[in-house]
Amino acid sequence: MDGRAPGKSRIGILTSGGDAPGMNAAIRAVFRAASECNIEIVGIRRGFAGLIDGNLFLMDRSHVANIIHQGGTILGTSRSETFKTPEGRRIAADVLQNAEVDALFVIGGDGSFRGADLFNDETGIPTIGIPGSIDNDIPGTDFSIGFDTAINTALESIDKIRDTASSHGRLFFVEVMGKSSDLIAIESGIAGGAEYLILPDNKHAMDDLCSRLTQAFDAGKRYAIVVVAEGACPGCSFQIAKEVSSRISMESRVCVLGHTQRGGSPTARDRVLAAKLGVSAVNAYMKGYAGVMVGEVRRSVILTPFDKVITGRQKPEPNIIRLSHILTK
Ligand SMILES: Nc1ncnc2c1ncn2[C@@H]1O[C@H](COP(=O)(O)OP(=O)(O)OP(=O)(O)O)[C@@H](O)[C@H]1O
Ligand SMILES: O=P(O)(O)OC[C@H]1O[C@](O)(CO)[C@@H](O)[C@@H]1O
Repeated sequence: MDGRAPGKSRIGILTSGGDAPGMNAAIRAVFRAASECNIEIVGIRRGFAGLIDGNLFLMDRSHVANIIHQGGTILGTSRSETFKTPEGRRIAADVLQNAEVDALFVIGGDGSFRGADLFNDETGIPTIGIPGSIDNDIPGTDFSIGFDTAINTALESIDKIRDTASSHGRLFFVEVMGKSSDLIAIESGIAGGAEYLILPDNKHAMDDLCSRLTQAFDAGKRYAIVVVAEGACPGCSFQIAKEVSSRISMESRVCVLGHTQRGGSPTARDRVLAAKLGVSAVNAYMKGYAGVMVGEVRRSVILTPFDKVITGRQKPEPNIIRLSHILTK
C-alpha cells in the first residue's frame, strides 16, 4: 500500500467477533464522514487476525458503494486468539505503523472492546469502538448494531412456527441466540406471543413451566410456543422439550434458529443507528478522543471509556422484564 497522501491522516477499520447486520452501513458511514474531513480509510480484512497478518487495503468510494443494505461484513471478521497475547497486539501495532495508519476503529462486541482497550493502552494508537453485535449486551449503548434485525429475523421464524404449531396442535420450543444475553429471547418472545420464556435465571423452573402449559391447555389452548435463550444452556432445548412432553403428555418439536439470526439485510433502525455511530466515531477521533466506544443512550450519542464498557454489564431494562412476566409467564 502506498504512503499517506500529504496533509491527510489515516484511520484503519475492522469488524470483529460475530458479524451483525448493519456493520456495512457503519463502515460506509465512517468512510463518508472521514472523506469529508480529508481522512483516508484503510480497510482491514478478517478482524484482528487479518490485522496481524497485514491484510490491509486503501479504501475508495467504490468499496462502500451498494453495501448499505447488505448483511454480514464486507471486511470479513474473525475471533483471534493471537490478538489476546501482548506479542500479537505488538505485531498488529507494527503493521499499522508501517502502513502509516494513525488510529484504529473497531466494530464489534464486548470481547472485541477488551482487545481494543488493551491495544489502545499498550500501543498509544488511538482506538475507537463502534458497538456491533446481535446480542445487545454492550454497556454504554441502549442498542448495538444488528440487534433490531436479529429480533425481527427471530420473530419472522416464530410467526412461521406458529402457523405449523397451530395447524398440528403442538408445543414448540424455539431456541434463539445470545451467549451471555437474554435480550433476543425476551424481545422476540414478547413480540411473538410466546407462552413462556426460558432464560438463564429460570432454566430450572420445570414445575412452573409445566403447570403454566397445563393451565393454558386446560383453558382451551391447542398449541404453544416456548422461547429458549441460548444462554440458558446452549442446545438444551431438546432435553427440556423431552422432559416437558413426557410430564404433560403433549407432543412437542424443537427449532434452533441459530446463525440465521446473524444474517439478512439490516432494518431501517439498524442502518440509522450505524449511520449515527459511524459519523460520531469520526467526530470523536477529530476531537482527539481515544480508548472510547460511541453509543446511543436515550437518543443521545455518548462516549464511554473502554474500561467502563468491559467491566459493566448490560441488563434488560426493568420495564421489559415486567412486560415479559405479564405477557409470557
Ligand atoms: N481479553 C481479551 N484480550 C484481548 N483480545 C480479546 C479479549 N477478548 C476478546 N478479544 C478479541 O476480540 C475478538 C472478538 O471477541 P469475542 O469473540 O468475544 O466476540 P465479541 O466481540 O464479543 O462479538 P459477539 O458479541 O458477536 O460474540 C476475540 O477473538 C479476540 O481476538
Ligand atoms: O458461531 P460463532 O461465530 O462462534 O458465534 C456464536 C455466538 O455469537 C453470537 O451470535 C453473537 O454474535 C452469540 O449469540 C453466539 O453464541
